Amino acid sequence: MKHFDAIVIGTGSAGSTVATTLSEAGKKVAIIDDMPFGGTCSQRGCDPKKVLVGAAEIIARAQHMAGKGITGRPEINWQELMAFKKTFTGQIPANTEQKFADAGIAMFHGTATFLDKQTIQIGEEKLTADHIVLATGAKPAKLGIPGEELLIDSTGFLALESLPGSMVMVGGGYIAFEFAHMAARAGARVTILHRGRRPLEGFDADLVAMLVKATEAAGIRVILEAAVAQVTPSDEGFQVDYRKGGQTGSVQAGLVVHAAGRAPAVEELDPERAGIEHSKKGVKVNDYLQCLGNPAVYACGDVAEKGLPLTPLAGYEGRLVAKNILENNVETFNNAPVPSVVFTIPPLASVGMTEEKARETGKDLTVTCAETSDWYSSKRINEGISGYKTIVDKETGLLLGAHLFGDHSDEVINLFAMAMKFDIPASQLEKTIMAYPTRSSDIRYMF
Ligand SMILES: Cc1cc2nc3c(=O)[nH]c(=O)nc-3n(C[C@H](O)[C@H](O)[C@H](O)COP(=O)(O)OP(=O)(O)OC[C@H]3O[C@@H](n4cnc5c(N)ncnc54)[C@H](O)[C@@H]3O)c2cc1C
Ligand SMILES: NC(=O)c1ccc[n+]([C@@H]2O[C@H](COP(=O)([O-])OP(=O)(O)OC[C@H]3O[C@@H](n4cnc5c(N)ncnc54)[C@H](O)[C@@H]3O)[C@@H](O)[C@H]2O)c1
Repeated sequence: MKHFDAIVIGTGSAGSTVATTLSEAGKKVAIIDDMPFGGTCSQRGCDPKKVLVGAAEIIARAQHMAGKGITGRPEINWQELMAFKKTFTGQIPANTEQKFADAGIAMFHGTATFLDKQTIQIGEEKLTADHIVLATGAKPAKLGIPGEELLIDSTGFLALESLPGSMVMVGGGYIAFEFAHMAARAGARVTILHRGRRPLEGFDADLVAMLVKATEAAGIRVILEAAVAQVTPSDEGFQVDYRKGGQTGSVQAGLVVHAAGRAPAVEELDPERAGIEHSKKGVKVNDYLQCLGNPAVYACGDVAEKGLPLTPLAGYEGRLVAKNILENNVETFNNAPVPSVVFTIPPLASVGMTEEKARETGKDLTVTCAETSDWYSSKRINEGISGYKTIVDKETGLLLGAHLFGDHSDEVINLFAMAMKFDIPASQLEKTIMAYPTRSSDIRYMF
């Protein structure tokens, strides 16, 4: 039995951060993963996805500018694009392992399970540690519908050798909208089936309505209040049956994609053996990110119940866990607003509260919301639909939320995030001289 100061389970943004920080501080560290080292974001999530989005943006831009100085129709060559994508993802496992080797971190490949509060088993090997860190991320949630095995998940989609002519996205969240936008620009007929009344429930309703309009304008069908009930093989590939308001409907498609949510990767760990409490939302932790039921164990990233399941949060939580292990619980989780982007074309970006949530606070608000397709920034590229909403606390003048839809929203939102983090009042943001003509220079008209 080998003993370590810390065992980290998971090599993604959260786990890598903890392991390297502890190792740099002189701790004896082991790290475990049952997939190629490097985690979701860099290999199967954000980064490869945005390479594909980059190509789709060119198609959309050319379509918008057709007859306005752009002739000809660029097309996506899927095989070439996937080969380009692999130039980013292919080296990740080797580079990650090299980084761990250089840091003197012991590496183990396989599925980790708890044997007791401080013992982990991977295959035949048993490891013990003073601290164990759960950074196991999330996996596609079980749908519990007949034909579930016929769907591909986001990992499968990002590895497709060729793109079928038609596809259905089951679910209406980040993955559904991002993949639908890129597949449509690559020439596929796409249908989004979402069971809720509105998609992307965490985003502001008015801005989501703009995104849905732009999505439909890109030729994507969005069917709401449609709960997918079963998937069966058919002549065209698959038949997807759904229930909508007491009625049933069906869509034929060459591919069906699971875009119906991800669940924290907890079960395989056998957490009960270590006394670790968890819920559907993940491993329960206190403000130091220490597991409830077992203080020797910490959790960070998508697997932990705290914080949004996003990469910047995984890195932040990893840094926090490392610090709390090294310095014996000195810093608590900061629930400050985190910007989030749906990488559609154009992107939808948000930081802070939605108008709905802000109204619940009972504060006196100034809410400014408009479509901006007639603003120069949108007209210049013939962007059909764009808009914004800002929510300011009347008493303090501070921003409670900002929501943007349009070209470059994914970058401009970070200025709002900075203003919120450093309590810069809206009036100051408005007065800041920004380079012109840029989307950021539009901020002054958003209050
Ligand atoms: C398609 C897609 C696109 C995304 N796009 C974005 C984006 O644009 N921006 C953004 O901020 N976020 C995005 N995300 C979310 C982001 O990828 C995650 O929030 C982030 O990767 C979580 O990091 P993590 O370290 O918690 O877990 P992960 O990176 O998932 O790492 C966990 C690792 O633990 C391993 N593991 C699990 N259980 C065990 C076990 N029992 N034993 C051993 N190993 C185990 C897993 O195999 C995995 O390799 C996206 C996610 C997906 C799926
Ligand atoms: N740009 C980004 O930051 C980004 C991109 C992709 C993924 N992610 C992360 O990955 C997570 C998972 O993404 P996601 O898009 O799969 O999930 P999601 O939770 O954003 O959305 C899934 C939606 O599918 C619906 N749904 C579930 N079952 C259904 C059914 N049978 N029929 C119809 N609809 C159904 C749910 O009501 C839910 O609203 C996100 O929460 C996010 O944290 C982030």
